[in-house]
Amino acid sequence: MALQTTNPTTTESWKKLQEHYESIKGVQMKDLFKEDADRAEKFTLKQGGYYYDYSKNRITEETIELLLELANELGLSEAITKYFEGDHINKTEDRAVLHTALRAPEDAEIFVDGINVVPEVYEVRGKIKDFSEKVINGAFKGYTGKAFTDVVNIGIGGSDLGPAMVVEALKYYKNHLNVHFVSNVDGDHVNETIATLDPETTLFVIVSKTFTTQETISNATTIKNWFLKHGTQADVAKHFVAVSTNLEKVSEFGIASENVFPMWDWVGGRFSLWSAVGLSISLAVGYEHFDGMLEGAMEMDSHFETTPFEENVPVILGLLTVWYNNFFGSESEAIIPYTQYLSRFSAYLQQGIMESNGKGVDRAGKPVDYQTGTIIWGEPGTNSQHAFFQLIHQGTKLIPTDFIGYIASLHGDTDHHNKLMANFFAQTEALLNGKTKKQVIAEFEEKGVAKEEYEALVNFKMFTGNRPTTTILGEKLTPKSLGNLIALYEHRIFIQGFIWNIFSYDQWGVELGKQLASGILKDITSDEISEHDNSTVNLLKIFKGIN
Ligand SMILES: O=P(O)(O)OC[C@H]1O[C@](O)(CO)[C@@H](O)[C@@H]1O
Repeated sequence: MALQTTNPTTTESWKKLQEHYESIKGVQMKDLFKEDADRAEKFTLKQGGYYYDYSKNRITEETIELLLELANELGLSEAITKYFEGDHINKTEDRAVLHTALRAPEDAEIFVDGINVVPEVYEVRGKIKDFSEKVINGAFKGYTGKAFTDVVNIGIGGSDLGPAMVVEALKYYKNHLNVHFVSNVDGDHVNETIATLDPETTLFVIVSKTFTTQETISNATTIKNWFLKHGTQADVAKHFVAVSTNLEKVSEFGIASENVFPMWDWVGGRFSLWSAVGLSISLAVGYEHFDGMLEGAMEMDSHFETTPFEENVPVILGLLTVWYNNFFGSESEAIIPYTQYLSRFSAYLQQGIMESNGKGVDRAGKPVDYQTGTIIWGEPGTNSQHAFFQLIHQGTKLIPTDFIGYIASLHGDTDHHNKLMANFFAQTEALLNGKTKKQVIAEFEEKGVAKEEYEALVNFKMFTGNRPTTTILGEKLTPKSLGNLIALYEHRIFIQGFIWNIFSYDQWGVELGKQLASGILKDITSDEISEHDNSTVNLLKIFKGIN
């Protein structure tokens, strides 16, 4: 099958969407609600224990029809098949993209270059299970015979953000092991972390797909040297394990082959928490919960693969991003979880979404002349309300926002949960309806404020409303529902990259900085400063104390 390289803006459906946008851009969502008593029902999907209410978006049924027409015109169905079947859709690295294989059922058959990868996946899953159980129940001990109390995940990017986000998200389900994360090459990070740890009872998990990442190898080396001040070289085998595709480099580092958890080049770093990269998740909450998360993701995979597009959650939500990004000119999207457990969720998705779709060259290798990847940001509600919601409500930018909340709280504190969720619902209502001049004046008058006193304030207190939100309301935050939610965003990334005609699964944009840093490190550590622009040379001189 030939590679689909159509510029989406040249399609018939794009032209129709452009015309439709012109006719709808001034429409008020609150009027659409008045006109259609069933609007909420019409635009709510239910999947995997979540309600997805996208009715508070600037859309009509025609918008969805046209967006689906665009997806069909570009051949979305075939693209989904290729994605799930292990085609090398990561063309620039010539790799399959199969994070879905990591959570596929045991009897599934998924071929990469003629080899069914599912048995290998289950073999590694078995190893993760076995190892986690032994560490948790104390059968696997440190070099002085003590059971482990702490685990340090050493990794960065996809080898850190996913596990760190999930360990925090599933804190409610955690066991006695305290899991720490060291990522930054800044020595303060690693030194602050080890300062609190006992080498006799700490297990180190070095996670690096390539095992060449400067940050990870530096942190792992610092930690190993610190460890060797206490234990011996032979004790390293009891305290260090690695997750990587690069078995040679792992062995050079001194890690025994039985302590290596393999992964595969068909798993992208930012999609890898389902692989052995998730070992620290399994250690923190136990393999059963890790497995529960995979099950939730598998449920979303099957929904995405088999559900007609008009009821397909990743398809609909992915297309909504295209609608705002390319027709309304929205540059960013906020993701606001109303649960403290998901406090790292937006940071995690920043890598997932921005590293995937922050591309300016299309699948034919030509610069694009339309907008692609959105800027992702967010913090948990209600903290975000007291920080940046001012801009979302009254600023000049249109920021489509996902609100994620749960019906049941984990701690069962109804008082707190009711207050939290009252804010959750209130915000989307406020963003929808805003507050008119009439309403502002009526409020002043109700309070008996004289006209000459309030007149100058009216404009400041008005809210335009008509600001789009999508409400994702789940039953309860569990390993399974978390897995389902993460997989939803993964598939949204696919949808968007597909429509924008870009390759979502490479990340060449991170290379240049890495390359220059290695040259600059030589400038810093030697007497010479090589050729750079004048600003960089000046700054290096200041840093090195050269006048
Ligand atoms: O797991 P590795 O190979 O250390 O890479 C870490 C991260 O570095 C990147 O390659 C680029 O920042 C990410 O895509 C990846 O998740």
